[in-house]
Amino acid sequence: MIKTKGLEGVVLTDSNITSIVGTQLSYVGYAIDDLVESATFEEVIYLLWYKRLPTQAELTEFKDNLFEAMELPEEIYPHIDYMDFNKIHPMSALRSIISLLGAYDPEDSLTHEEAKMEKAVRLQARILIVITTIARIRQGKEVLQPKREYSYAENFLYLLKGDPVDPLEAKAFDQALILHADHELNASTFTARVCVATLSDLYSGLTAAISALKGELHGGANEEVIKMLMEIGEVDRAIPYIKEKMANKEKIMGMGHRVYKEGDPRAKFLKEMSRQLTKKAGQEKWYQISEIIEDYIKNEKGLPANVDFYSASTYHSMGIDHDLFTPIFAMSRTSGWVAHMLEQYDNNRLIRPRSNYVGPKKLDFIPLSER
Ligand SMILES: CC(=O)SCCNC(=O)CCNC(=O)[C@H](O)C(C)(C)COP(=O)(O)OP(=O)(O)OC[C@H]1O[C@@H](n2cnc3c(N)ncnc32)[C@H](O)[C@@H]1OP(=O)(O)O
Ligand SMILES: O=C([O-])CC(=O)C(=O)O
Repeated sequence: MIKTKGLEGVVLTDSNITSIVGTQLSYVGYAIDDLVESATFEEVIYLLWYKRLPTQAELTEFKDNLFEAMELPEEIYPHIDYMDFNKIHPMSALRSIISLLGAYDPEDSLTHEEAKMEKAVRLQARILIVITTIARIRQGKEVLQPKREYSYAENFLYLLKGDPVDPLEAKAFDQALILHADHELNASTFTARVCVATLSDLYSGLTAAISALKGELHGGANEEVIKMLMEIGEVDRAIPYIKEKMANKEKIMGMGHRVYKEGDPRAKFLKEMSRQLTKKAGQEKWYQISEIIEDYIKNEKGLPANVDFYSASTYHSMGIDHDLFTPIFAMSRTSGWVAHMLEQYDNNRLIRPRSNYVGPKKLDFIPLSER
């Protein structure tokens, strides 16, 4: 038996979705740099699902379908009313509501291609509504209705914060969604694929994926990064703080990566966004503290900043609540999770590795009364 801790270096499957070669990341053959510069998140979702870029007419129809699906079924509201969003972390609420939404969406989609794609659109549209609804309800604010003329990114910012939607923020947010859209067989995507490889449904796969993303070694790291920045507070405290963490053998969140040892190609874009948006908000210190940490950890440990590092100060400078950072990651990654689940269905085999038993053997059974 081949054994590798954390499945490091193990190749599970062929895939037509995302390629990582060194520090080169591409979706369906298109370099991430080009997509960030020139595409929109909606085009990227289409690319990941249909394996080609849409024509203008296809994109218009796709955006329309997404917009039409930006609502929750009536049955979900009693559940939402029951939840106290001031006490539940939004990532837990999101996981539970996505699971509930699955209970109210017909289970016929596995065999019908069109029904499967409609369900995929509903997932991508509804997750945006779920996150913004949670955010508005707990702020005691009116839940707003999405606007047809807005992009996915604009609708998210609008439903979260109301009008006007700032164009620089909307552009940066759209780019952040593109950067987080897919990443090959990361832990949550692997989880989604394991789930649907049993022929379970898309909502179950998404619920499983959200559960895996939530952990701080994965998507949950972005919230931990902003907590760290807030704890540091001032530029001159950054180095002593990090030195103490390292002396205590604590990990520095947002640094390091299982695959990228030379640098995460997404980080440079998020770094630039952070620089621009923190400046615009008059909050440059969060960028400055981040840069000091990045340089220090790179020099001391040789570890690069990952995608979660600069997204933290970027979202903070947009005035987004810190505990929404990981749900936003989930919203973007839904596009990739769905692509992977569809690919898994198309060429499925149950995923079932082995474990190497190392516990005690051949014990004599002791009856309960004698223990
Ligand atoms: C979207 C994403 O999921 S990106 C990743 C988000 N997660 C984080 O930012 C959490 C912080 N980073 C980490 O925990 C890790 O770098 C991971 C989980 C991302 C990758 O982990 P792995 O590939 O399993 O590396 P592993 O945890 O084995 O670390 C290897 C060595 O580097 C050290 N190391 C790795 N990351 C860090 C870090 N962030 N801070 C300090 N030390 C680190 C480990 O302590 C270990 O050192 P050792 O060999 O002396 O024991
Ligand atoms: O690929 C990984 O292991 C984690 C990651 O960066 C992501 O999911 O975006």
